[in-house]
Amino acid sequence: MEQVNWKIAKEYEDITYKKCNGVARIAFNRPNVRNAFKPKTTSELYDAFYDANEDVNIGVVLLSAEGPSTKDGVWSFCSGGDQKARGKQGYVGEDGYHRLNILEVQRLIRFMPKAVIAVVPGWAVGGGHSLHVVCDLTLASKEHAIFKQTDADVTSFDGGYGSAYLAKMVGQKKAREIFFLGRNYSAQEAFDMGMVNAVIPHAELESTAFEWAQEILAKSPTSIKMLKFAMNLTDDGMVGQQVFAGEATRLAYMTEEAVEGRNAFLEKRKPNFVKKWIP
Ligand SMILES: CC(C)(COP(=O)(O)OP(=O)(O)OC[C@H]1O[C@@H](n2cnc3c(N)ncnc32)[C@H](O)[C@@H]1OP(=O)(O)O)[C@@H](O)C(=O)NCCC(=O)NCCSC(=O)CCC(=O)c1ccccc1C(=O)O
Repeated sequence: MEQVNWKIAKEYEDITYKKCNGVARIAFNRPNVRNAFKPKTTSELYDAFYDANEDVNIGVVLLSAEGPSTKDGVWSFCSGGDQKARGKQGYVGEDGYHRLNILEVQRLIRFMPKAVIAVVPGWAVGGGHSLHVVCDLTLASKEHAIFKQTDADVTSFDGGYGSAYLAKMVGQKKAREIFFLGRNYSAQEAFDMGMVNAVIPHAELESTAFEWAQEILAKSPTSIKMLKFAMNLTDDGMVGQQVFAGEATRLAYMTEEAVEGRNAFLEKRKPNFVKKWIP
């Protein structure tokens, strides 16, 4: 098993952010409130994900959590929006504004051209459950992971990836059960219904996630990116098409044809394309 020599990438208050060997690890760090997120937490998450996205040396991001709780020893991934920070129009930040900015984090995870793996050591609840759903892969602790959707207990509803995309994953009947009944599901049950990729002994969860990341890193970055965007496309409508097509445009820019097009414009002449209409 490879020794993981994490280096702190940036210091935050509500999360930790480390990097090692092509992998970024972003982890919730509010274990005593089951890693509930406040607007500050989501701003920090966004900042870290943005950095990981921009860093050309990073190919895989692990979204994990610190723990366990120092109060009762319970592990958690994330219990969603911090209900103590909840105001009338959203979650109240330190600046007094009411925000719902976890959705911006969801979009960054969804549209970034790198694989994002949810590493679930304990409770994945409410908006925390939605976060694991939007990640590309989910690895869960055999002993401690519990999946639960409490949105309908607290008058919230993630009507995007958290529910509709979940239904594509586990089927309509099961997704409705998860949301309408809000029951607890073990890692094994979540695996059996198709929303978890692997159930891992707790002590090996982080090292296994790192190993999965290394396997992905051995693949072609362009293939991983285009496959992620292709699989997103059908569920993401015109935005999915835009994201996929943007990367197709980048690949086209790399052709001789594109170089000739640009040069002809700059040299104020007609382009001399090599006319190969490859079937
Ligand atoms: C997670 C539990 C099931 C764990 O239960 P248990 O192990 O018995 O622990 P507790 O004793 O309940 O909790 C320990 C401790 O943590 C505090 N805590 C836990 N969760 C939260 C939380 N979400 N907010 C605030 N505090 C929390 C709890 O109060 C205890 O504190 P003590 O001081 O020690 O008493 C259980 O804890 C539980 O059910 N938690 C609540 C889960 C929940 O309802 N989450 C919110 C769901 S709604 C949501 O996440 C919406 C946010 C969102 O994503 C969204 C959706 C749509 C549009 C926009 C947005 C957006 O951007 O926000």
